[in-house]
Amino acid sequence: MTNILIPYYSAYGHIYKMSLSVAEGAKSVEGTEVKVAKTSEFEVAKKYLSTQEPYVKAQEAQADIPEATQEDLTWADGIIWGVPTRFGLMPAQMKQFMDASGGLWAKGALEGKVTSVFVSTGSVHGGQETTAITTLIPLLHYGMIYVGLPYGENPEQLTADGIGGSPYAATTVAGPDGSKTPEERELKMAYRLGARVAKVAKALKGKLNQPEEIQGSSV
Ligand SMILES: Cc1cc2nc3c(=O)[nH]c(=O)nc-3n(C[C@H](O)[C@H](O)[C@H](O)COP(=O)(O)O)c2cc1C
Repeated sequence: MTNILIPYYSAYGHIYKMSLSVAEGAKSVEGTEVKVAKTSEFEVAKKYLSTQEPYVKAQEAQADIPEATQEDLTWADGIIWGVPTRFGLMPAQMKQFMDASGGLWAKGALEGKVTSVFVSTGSVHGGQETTAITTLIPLLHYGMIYVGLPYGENPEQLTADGIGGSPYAATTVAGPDGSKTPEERELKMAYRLGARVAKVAKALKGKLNQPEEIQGSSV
């Protein structure tokens, strides 16, 4: 089996919806097992966001999704991170999850695993590319192998419409008030990203130089 992990954070549900298409795409590759898992929420965020109806509804919809663990990172052969933009970067909830993986990083436990990112922004120019590219930096520190979203497979990108889609990551535009939901073209690209990462992870599994003692070890 090839194991694909999709860890994500989603305050208002856009990245959650994208994660389901990424998961479907990964599952379309034979012999793939997929786990979708959310990062834990900050108490301070709960305190201030739980007065907002869209946040409360989106969290209810994700109630059954398990929280991502460090053991999940070890389990995975491929990891596709779901990151809504916060000031042009990944949210602190995701960064905290990554920062907790120092022990795995020090052992090289993520080296050689395949990876990619999917992104949501409020506006078209609010950080679609910067969020993907800055998220790439810790992924390179991990030693992961980044898979992009090529134009050839994703002709939907070649548009001047205000939708997501870039060679760096599958993306969606939520709208400045968050009222847009991921549309068909964005979901198609998310699906193809999931399939592409799963195919590369399957092709590379067992072929890279990952120390045996790391495989399957806990944090
Ligand atoms: C604190 C904060 C900062 C944000 N910063 C940006 C930003 O820099 N650019 C942008 O386009 N949208 C920004 N947004 C909008 C979010 O990216 C948008 O709500 C998110 O993509 C929706 O995804 P979700 O429903 O999965 O949470 C910000 C939202 C919040 C709450």
